[in-house]
Amino acid sequence: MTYPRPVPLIGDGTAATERAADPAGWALPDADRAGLYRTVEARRDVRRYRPDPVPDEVLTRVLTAAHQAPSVGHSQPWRFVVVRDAGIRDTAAVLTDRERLRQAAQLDPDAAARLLDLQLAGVREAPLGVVVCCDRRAPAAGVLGRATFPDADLWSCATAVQNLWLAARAEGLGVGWVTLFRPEELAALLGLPDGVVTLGWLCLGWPDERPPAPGLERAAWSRRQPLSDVVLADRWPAEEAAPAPPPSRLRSPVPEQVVGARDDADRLLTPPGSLGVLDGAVARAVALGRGGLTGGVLVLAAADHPVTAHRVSAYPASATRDVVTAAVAGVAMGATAARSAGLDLVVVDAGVTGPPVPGAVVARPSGVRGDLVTEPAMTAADAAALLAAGRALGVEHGRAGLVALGEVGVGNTTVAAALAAALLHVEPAVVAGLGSGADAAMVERKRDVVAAALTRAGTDLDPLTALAELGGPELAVLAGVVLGSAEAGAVVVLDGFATAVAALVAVLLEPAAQSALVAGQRSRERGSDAVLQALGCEPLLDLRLRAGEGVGAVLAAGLLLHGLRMRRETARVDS
Ligand SMILES: Cc1cc2ncn([C@H]3O[C@H](COP(=O)(O)O)[C@@H](O)[C@H]3O)c2cc1C
Ligand SMILES: O=C(O)c1cccnc1
Repeated sequence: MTYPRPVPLIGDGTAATERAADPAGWALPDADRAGLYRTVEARRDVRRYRPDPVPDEVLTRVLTAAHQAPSVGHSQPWRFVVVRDAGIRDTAAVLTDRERLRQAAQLDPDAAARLLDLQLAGVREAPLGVVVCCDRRAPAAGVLGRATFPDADLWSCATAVQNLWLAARAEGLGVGWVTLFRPEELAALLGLPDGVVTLGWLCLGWPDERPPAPGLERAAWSRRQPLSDVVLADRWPAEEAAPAPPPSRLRSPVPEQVVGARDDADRLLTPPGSLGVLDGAVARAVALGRGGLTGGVLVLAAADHPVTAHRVSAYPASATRDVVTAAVAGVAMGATAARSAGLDLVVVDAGVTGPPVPGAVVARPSGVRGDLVTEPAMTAADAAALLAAGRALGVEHGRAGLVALGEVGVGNTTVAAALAAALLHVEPAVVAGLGSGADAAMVERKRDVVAAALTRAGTDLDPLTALAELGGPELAVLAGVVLGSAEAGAVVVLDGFATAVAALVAVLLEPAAQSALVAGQRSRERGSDAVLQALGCEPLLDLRLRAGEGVGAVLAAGLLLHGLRMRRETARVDS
C-alpha cells in the first residue's frame, strides 16, 4: 500500500514529484516577469532631480526592497543612513566636487574635459541621500561564508543597493550612485564608527531627466559590451589560463541521476534527510545506480617503507608481513571485519619486504625504493605502473559495486603525511600524527622527516610526481583502485588517513572520482580532517579508530549497506 504524503505544515510544501513534473513551475506569472526585465533594462543612473519630496510610504517600500537583498550568512550587514538635512547634503556635495576636480587633474586633458562635462551633481539637489553603510565589526570568521570571502559582506550591501535601485525605478524614482568621495571624508561627515564603511551616496528623488540610455554611454565614455564578451564557457580562455589539466576519462553521475536519487528520497515516509550524513552516502550510491547493493569487496593493499630506517614507527617493519599473512589467512582484523560485514577480501602485495606473500595479488615496484629524505619513494615508472595496476583492480572489483579501501604498511602514516603535506601545501605538523602508537619524540621525528622530504622533493609537485617522490607503493595502488572503481561506477568507501590521501591523489588526477567517494570514518590520525576536508567528504563514523587494514571502511560500508536496505524497503508516499 502507499501512504498519503505528510505535507509539512511549515517550509516547502512541494513534493519531488511535483517539481520533477514541472521544473520551471517556480516561475512568476508572465506579466510579473516582463515587468522585472523591463525594470532591469530601464534602470538608469540619474543625476538631475526635482525638488518635490518623496512620500514616506514610497521610501519605505524602496528601503524594504533593499533590506530583502541576499546577504552572506544572512548577516544583513547593511545600514541605510537616510540624509534629509540640507546642510549635510551641501557638505557632501562639496566633497564630491573637490574629488571630481582631483580626479580630473589625473586624467589626460580630453578625458578630463569629458569628466567635467558630465553632470555629476544630484547630491545637493536630490531631496534624499541614502548612504549605504556596511557594518564590518563582526569578525569575518563568525559569519557563514565570510571566512573564505572576507569581502562578501560588502557584496551583500551592493546587492541591497541594486534592489533599492530597481524598486526605485519601478516607482518612477531616480537613483544616482555617487562614489566620487574619499570614503574617510564621507564617514567622518556622518559620524560612522570605526569598522563601519560606506559604499557611497545614493541620490534619491523624482528625476528631472528620463534617460533612455546610460549617461556614460551617451557621452561616449564607454559602451555596453556584448554579452558574448562577458560570458565564458567553463574556464578562462586558454591564452591567459594555466595549462589545462590532463583530460579525465571519468565522469560524475549525470545530474538526472543525482536528482532522481533525491526525488526518490523525497518520497520516503520520513522527513527529508532524516538519516543525516548516512543519507548523503546513500544518495551517492543511488546516484551511481548502486541502490541495490548488498555486498562488495575490501581491497587491502600492503607495502613496506624504507623511511622506517628513520625510526618513525612504533613497530618493527616485520609486522607488515605478519599482518598481510594473517589477512590472507582471514584472521587479520581487516579480514575479520570484511567477513563479518559480508564483504569479499582482496589482498594486494604492493611491496612487502621479502618474497611475494602467498595468496596475495602481486603488484610490486620493480625499481629502487627510497627513504623520502634522501631518495624518492619509488621511480616515476613504478608509480605510474602501480597506479595502472590499481586501476585495473578497481575496474575488476568495482563491478561488485562497493569497494572498501584498506592498507597495511609499517611506517605508512609518515609516507601519507609527506604526501598530504605536499599535495595540500600544509606544514608537516598538521599531518604528522601518532600512527600505530608513536610517542611525542617519535611524532617530532616524523615531522622532521616529512619536512626534510619536502625540502628535498619540493612542494610544487603534480600528483603523480608527488606519489613517486613522497608516496608509497600501496598508496599508488589504492589511488589506482579509486580511479578504476569510479570508472566501474562503484562506491568507494575510504578508511583512515592513508587511504584518504590515496583518494586525494586520485581526485587530483581525475576530479570526477570524487563523486564515487564515501568517507568511512574520521580517523584518530592527525591530518585526517585536513585530507577529508580537501576531499570535500564528511565522514560517516567518528570512533577514534586507528586500526588501519580497512577496518573503518568496512564498518562504514556495513552501515551504508544498512542504509541502502532501509532506502529500498521503507514505504513510499503517494504523489
Ligand atoms: C600489528 C599491527 C597491525 C596493523 N594494522 C594496521 N596497522 C596500521 O599501522 C601502520 C601505520 O602506522 P605507522 O606509520 O605508525 O607504522 C599501518 O600498517 C597501518 O595499517 C597496523 C600496525 C601494526 C603494528
Ligand atoms: O587512520 C588510520 O587509518 C591509521 C592510523 C594509525 C595507524 N594506521 C592507520
